[in-house]
Amino acid sequence: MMEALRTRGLSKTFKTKKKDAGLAGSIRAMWKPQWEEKDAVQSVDLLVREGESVAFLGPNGAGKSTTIKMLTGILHPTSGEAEVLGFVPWKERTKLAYRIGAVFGQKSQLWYHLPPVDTFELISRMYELRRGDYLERSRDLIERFELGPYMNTPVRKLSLGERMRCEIAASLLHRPRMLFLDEPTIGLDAIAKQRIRELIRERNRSEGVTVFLTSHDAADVEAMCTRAIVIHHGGVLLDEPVDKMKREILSRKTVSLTMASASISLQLSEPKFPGIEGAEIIATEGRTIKLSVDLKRIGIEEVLGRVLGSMRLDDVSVEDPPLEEIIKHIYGLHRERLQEEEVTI
Ligand SMILES: Nc1ncnc2c1ncn2[C@@H]1O[C@H](COP(=O)(O)OP(=O)(O)OP(=O)(O)O)[C@@H](O)[C@H]1O
Repeated sequence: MMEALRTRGLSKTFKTKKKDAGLAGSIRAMWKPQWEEKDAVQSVDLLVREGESVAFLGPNGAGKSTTIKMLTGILHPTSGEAEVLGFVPWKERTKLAYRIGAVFGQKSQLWYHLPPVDTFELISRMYELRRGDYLERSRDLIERFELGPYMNTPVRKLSLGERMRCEIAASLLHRPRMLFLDEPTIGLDAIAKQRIRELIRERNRSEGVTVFLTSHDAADVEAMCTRAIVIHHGGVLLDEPVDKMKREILSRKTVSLTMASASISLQLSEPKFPGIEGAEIIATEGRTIKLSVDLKRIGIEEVLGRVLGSMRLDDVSVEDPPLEEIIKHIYGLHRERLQEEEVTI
């Protein structure tokens, strides 16, 4: 398979002016600026082949967005190399733009006051699409993404889910070979998320579009990606098939227990609560305790049975762990290997 993306030692250090609080601080910073350096991305090596669908994961501040900005040519790296579809992104940004699509969940590329139909037209001019091609392509995308009812409504009046569908369709108008998606489902409700996931997966399968996405939602990764790359403090920590990662996810559940008020003191005075092998406390908030249960060691029924035997509860919920938890768990699992390789996390 052809290479879609390769980086070697890709790094970005941000230099920012340090400023103390208040007016005096601002004046001091202007008079005698002190610089602070922040290593956002540290020596990232990546190889993605055409047609792959890759999740690029890591906790807040791990450097995911900064990496995507370098790969799409928005930011210049401090050091290192990258090639995306044969182009050096920050040197050949325009050429690359004809071949990639980019969607940033937090930032719209649609004109806020215009209906999507006008933005689609503008995009077709920007990319110099042939009229016939453009009309056929936009008709196809409008149908697949079910955008018909919204095409003439100003974007500002659309729901977030409708807008995101328009965003992704707009990013596909010029038939990009690769799609960068930075948190494409952020803020959406469950149904809207599901639709976005199906649409992206379908583009990957039917058109072979290479997908590179970041998300904080484990279900996004499961639904859209076959491979997961986890970065931490910039460097690549883990790179493995999502199936393998899923086995980790499926072997753990998060159980939230909301206690009847009379039981609170019991919980707080017993740090090892509930003293069950295979269940550990990951958070407490008011009367609610969150447990991470390792299903390889203990069943949910047994945990609940033992909890109910010792206290009164108002509410219980059982969920898949949030992605941040899974990643933390992965860090734990890999700590030994990392120490052997003398990598600190
Ligand atoms: N323009 C900038 N100037 C200075 N520091 C920056 C800038 N952009 C990002 N950073 C810092 O670089 C680090 C990495 O940020 P980045 O946005 O790439 O992380 P992320 O993995 O995408 O996080 P999140 O999941 O929260 O979006 C953070 O500590 C951030 O504060």
